[in-house]
Amino acid sequence: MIQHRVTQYIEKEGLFSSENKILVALSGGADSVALLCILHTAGYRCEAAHCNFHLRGEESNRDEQFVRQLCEKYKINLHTIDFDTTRHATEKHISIEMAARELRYNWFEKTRKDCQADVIAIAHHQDDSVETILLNLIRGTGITGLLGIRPRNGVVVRPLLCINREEIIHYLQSIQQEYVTDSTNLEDEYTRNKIRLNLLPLMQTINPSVKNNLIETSNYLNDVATLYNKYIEEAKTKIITAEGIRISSLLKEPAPESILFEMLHPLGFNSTQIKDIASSLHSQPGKQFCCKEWRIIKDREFLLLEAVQSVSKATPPFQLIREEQEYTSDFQIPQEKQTACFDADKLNEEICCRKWQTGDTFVPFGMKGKKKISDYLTDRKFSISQKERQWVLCCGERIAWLIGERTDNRFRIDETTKRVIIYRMV
Ligand SMILES: Nc1ncnc2c1ncn2[C@@H]1O[C@H](COP(=O)(O)OP(=O)(O)OP(=O)(O)O)[C@@H](O)[C@H]1O
Repeated sequence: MIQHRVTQYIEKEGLFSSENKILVALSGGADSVALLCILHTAGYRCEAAHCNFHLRGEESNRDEQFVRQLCEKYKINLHTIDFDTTRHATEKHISIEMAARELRYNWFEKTRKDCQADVIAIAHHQDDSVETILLNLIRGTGITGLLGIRPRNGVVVRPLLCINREEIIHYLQSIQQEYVTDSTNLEDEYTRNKIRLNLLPLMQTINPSVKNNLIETSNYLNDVATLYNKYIEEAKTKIITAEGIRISSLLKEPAPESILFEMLHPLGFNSTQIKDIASSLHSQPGKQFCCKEWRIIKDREFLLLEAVQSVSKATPPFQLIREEQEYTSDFQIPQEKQTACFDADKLNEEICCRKWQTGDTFVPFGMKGKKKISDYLTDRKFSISQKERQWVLCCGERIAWLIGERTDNRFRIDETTKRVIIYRMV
């Protein structure tokens, strides 16, 4: 029954045919075990790929052992790989989950090519899709986020999106097939679990068919999105110019904010920032503000979003003279703003001078805790152009001096200081 539904779904969505070779992403969990069993029993040519992320000690090796035995049982060729996921995450400054995902999908694609498979089959199912829709909705999303997980993304296919978790477990019980269970709770999984265990059951008390309804709605929205995306692409060609994103043609549109959302969300703007931008469409000419790596300028007839990439490359309009000396009891800390003194032992990483950037923070001398430079300058009533002219002295990744303004507490001179470094603007 389930097998029939899955094969029908594969045909309906045109995911692959009996001619194709399928590389099944096999974690050993119920979903991917069911996927492999269904495809294999239905007569599709399958190979399997398993990643050992070494994140759960012995449990990771247990999973690998399990998938080896499973593939031996069904005489399916298995590809395996070991990843140092934690190192990858640290090196790339990304979450463990992101690192695992990146490693996994890159290696699946390499393996697919090596074994000449046509597609990579992933075992996401209906519940995953429903949870993704709710997760996106909670975080704020555009129409694409409401489509849930789609059955095909290039060579990656998801044949189980027509069935749910309960049906998968029931199927495995009916064929007496075992699977392994993951005991971790990665950060993103934590939110997902909350949706799965708390939110969805609560929604079901209001309407028991909520999951189905969400899937139906997302399928319906998928058709709407196809038309809508065409419209967005057209709108984009009108507004993306050499100087930046120039939003003038949209001023007359009935719902510019939603269109802006579809265009700006993929560039990393969040809904509050997009709202700010949308409201600036009607602001006084001359209004300017910075948002992410963009400068937004309201002109008389249009709003221009200009990428500010060259900031860090520019040369400062001043010179910095550096001196170093012993810290003695008679050392007088200069009071003028053009000079800053630091504990030499604390200023111990590579020094560079650059313009401040959105997101930069520092710990202002005499204040408690970190402060965003942007907020600090705003509090100090700096105008947009004054803000633009502000430079910082960095020690490695940290900001040591908002030049001409304030030093950072972390580099201050104290009773333990042995040597002092003095920077002077000339
Ligand atoms: N260690 C693994 N080895 C092979 N395939 C895996 C592994 N982990 C996950 N997969 C594949 O990915 C599917 C989804 O897994 P899971 O739900 O854990 O990941 P996710 O983070 O929700 O998904 P994704 O990273 O694809 O967005 C599994 O059903 C399986 O097909």
